[in-house]
Amino acid sequence: MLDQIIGQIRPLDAAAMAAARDRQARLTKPPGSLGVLEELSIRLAGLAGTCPPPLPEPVAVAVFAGDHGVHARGVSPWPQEVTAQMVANFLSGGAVINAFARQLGATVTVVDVGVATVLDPLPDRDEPVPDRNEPLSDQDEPAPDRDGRPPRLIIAKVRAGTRDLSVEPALTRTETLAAIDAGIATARTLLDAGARALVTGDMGIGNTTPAAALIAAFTGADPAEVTGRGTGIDDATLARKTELVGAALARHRPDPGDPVGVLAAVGGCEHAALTGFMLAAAASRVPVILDGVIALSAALAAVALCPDARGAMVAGHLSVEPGASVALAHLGLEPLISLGMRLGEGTGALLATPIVAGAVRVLQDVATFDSAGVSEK
Ligand SMILES: Cc1cc2ncn([C@H]3O[C@H](COP(=O)(O)O)[C@@H](O)[C@H]3O)c2cc1C
Ligand SMILES: O=C(O)c1cccnc1
Repeated sequence: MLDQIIGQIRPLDAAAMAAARDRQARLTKPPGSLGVLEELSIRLAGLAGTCPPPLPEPVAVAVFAGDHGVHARGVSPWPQEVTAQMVANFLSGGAVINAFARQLGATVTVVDVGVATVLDPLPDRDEPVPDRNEPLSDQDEPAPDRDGRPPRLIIAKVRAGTRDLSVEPALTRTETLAAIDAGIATARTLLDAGARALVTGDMGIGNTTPAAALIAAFTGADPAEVTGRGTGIDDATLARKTELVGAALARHRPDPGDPVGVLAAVGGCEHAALTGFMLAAAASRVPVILDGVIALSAALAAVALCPDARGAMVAGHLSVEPGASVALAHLGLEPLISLGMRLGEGTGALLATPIVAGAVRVLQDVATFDSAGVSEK
């Protein structure tokens, strides 16, 4: 699916962007007074190919879950089984991303692309579990989310956790392409069900280590610049993690000109799936709101595969994980919010979605000086 989706990605529409820029200048506000929202609205018009662009709603979050062989090296204080336990928590509606989804009327879809254990989809419910790969519209469980549908699980497991990237490639090329395909298929499922904004989420104990390695590989940054404390590690663990990232890069010598090879060598199933998810959003000309350091590492791969994919990307927030700012600078994206968050799951990106909608509302709703009879300076 990868080549096909890349073939569908087009540059932003220059005429729609010019119309949006012109309209921004005529709206009843001092020019430039909406700061980064103005450029964002112009880019969203270019993505949609029309001015004003459609509202980025409904919003769908996809949380890609996977485990990591490098976890055995002690890069995270949390046991690996927390990945599967958090998947169960997402499905029961009890995680932070569920709380935010309830607040914002978004749907949550969890995709098992690489969890180490076999998942029990709904451990707390008695009724038989329906086929959870059905389209969203065919759900029949009680709806725990405010306006949306209940969380749902897609099983697209590529392998039960990656190999230890510090000693061997995390994934084969075939596995990497399968994970990318799972991300593309997830995006298509959500778009077919009506989503008009996609939010990237991740869950995978240890996944900030491959994220750091990917960011170093794609940006050329030093491992010490991009390796961070993840869920909260002490100085000794951070030193070991940084050394492992450096050792992995020295061993595999990933070539940024071969993004699939980079994802295979030092990435993870959820990172590769997120890359596919972003490319599919770009191909469908729907904005994809990027979360923290895991999403940004995947975004670097997506842009390396297809530079025009950047046009669909909106940086939701600035994670405190150091690799996030390095990746954002490389991508040339400005984060919409900065709240000191470092959770993942899609939480920072989801919180930014009303801002993206606000940027579109300005082009849709605000009167011009002419139409409102307001004097210009
Ligand atoms: C309870 C819990 C919930 C989470 N939700 C997201 N993450 C985040 O933390 C993990 C990455 O950090 P590291 O590389 O340090 O392990 C990922 O699972 C990420 O999604 C969580 C982590 C935990 C422990
Ligand atoms: O930046 C993130 O999304 C992040 C940071 C730490 C742990 N998990 C995720």
